[in-house]
Amino acid sequence: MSDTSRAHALALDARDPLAPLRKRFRLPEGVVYLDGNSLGALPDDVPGALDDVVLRQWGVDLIRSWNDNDWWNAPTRVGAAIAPLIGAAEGQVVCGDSTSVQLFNALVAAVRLRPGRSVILTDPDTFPTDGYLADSVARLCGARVRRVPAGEAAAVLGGAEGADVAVAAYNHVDYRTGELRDLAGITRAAHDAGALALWDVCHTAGAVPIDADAHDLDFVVGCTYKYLSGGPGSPAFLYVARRLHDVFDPALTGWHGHQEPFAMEPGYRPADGIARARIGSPPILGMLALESAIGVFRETGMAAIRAKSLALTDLFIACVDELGLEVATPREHARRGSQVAVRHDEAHPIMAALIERGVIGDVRPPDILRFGFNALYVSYSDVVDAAAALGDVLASGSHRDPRFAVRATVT
Ligand SMILES: Cc1ncc(COP(=O)(O)O)c(C=O)c1O
Ligand SMILES: Nc1c(O)cccc1C(=O)C[C@H](N)C(=O)O
Repeated sequence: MSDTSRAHALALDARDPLAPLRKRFRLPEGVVYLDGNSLGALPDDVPGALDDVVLRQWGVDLIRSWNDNDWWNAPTRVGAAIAPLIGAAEGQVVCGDSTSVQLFNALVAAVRLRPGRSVILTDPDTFPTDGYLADSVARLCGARVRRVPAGEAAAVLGGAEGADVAVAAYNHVDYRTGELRDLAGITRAAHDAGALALWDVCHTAGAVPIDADAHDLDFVVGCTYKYLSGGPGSPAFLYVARRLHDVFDPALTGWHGHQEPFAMEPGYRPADGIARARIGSPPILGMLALESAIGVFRETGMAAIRAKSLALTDLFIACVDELGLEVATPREHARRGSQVAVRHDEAHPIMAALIERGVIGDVRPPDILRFGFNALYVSYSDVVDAAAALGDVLASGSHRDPRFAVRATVT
């Protein structure tokens, strides 16, 4: 039996090695923020960094900033800062554009790398943008999408159909249930079948070690506005394994990925290495905000973050069990990301009532309450306070107030 008392949570906070990092984020007084799996909290370093980028670099240095403030190399420089967080050696990660754009670019490249194969293997429950893009890329490339749940992907890859799969494209974590997928097993099965593996790590980057090199992943795409706290719409990243650099033929051959961009040649000649995955002008404001946001990761490591994240989610699951609610997230550590999903028919009004009390999570259809735990700024006392608020809402029936019957938010 786990101790879910507030006294125990406070004792855990007192000996938490990551606790000092909480002050590196600006969290409003009285809020328990459990939606960092959708939009990370504001890092304390970001406003000052943005101020400098806007007022000095843009306002004073103007166009000279591309050289003098090294704006030009920001996509590869910020990519290099993200690399250790996903277990990638240098020179394989580029930052820029949205997750959707990076997914598109990588999917087309993967299909092009396996001529004669016509299947994009993906999950029926993949995050919607991934599924929509797989369908579009299939139409564009004369391929077809085969939707197979992650748990069955290795078997399909190992069977007769495997020989026709160009790429297996899966989410590392199910955005609804928080289930962590078998990244190593699916990747191995894809490679044994002669296919490539593309992982969407939006829900694990900065929360769960990914070990891209160790697992021989081919392509990895992730957003930076969740656990990396890069800010709303901050640019995504793309990892392309070094062994593919010379043959990587991206769909989006923008001029920033050219061998000599300022030669202004009429024809495209790809840059060497990961710079080939650059596209057009990068969103400098967002990228430099992200660069300052991820500075905090230099003060800890992914193993410590993962250990605390599992302890936080263990504690929350124990609290939810005591409330007699259904936990949709797997209990085994090896199958759990950094969120806990709770099933309830009244998920939406319950979350609305919680948010009114200062406990911020979100909901996903049809009946999932999601609570995300960023180990850098969520405390053990936050966990028990959130669970207590959930218990109070249910016991009092406050979520049945007609105000909460209306879907008030877009997220
Ligand atoms: C797994 C996953 N992929 C992609 C996205 C979003 O893509 P984009 O950043 O292009 O909106 C999200 C979240 O919005 C996500 O959870
Ligand atoms: N990317 C988002 C956005 O642009 C608006 C609102 C929410 C989001 C999210 O990140 C949603 C999130 N990926 C999810 O797992 O549902």
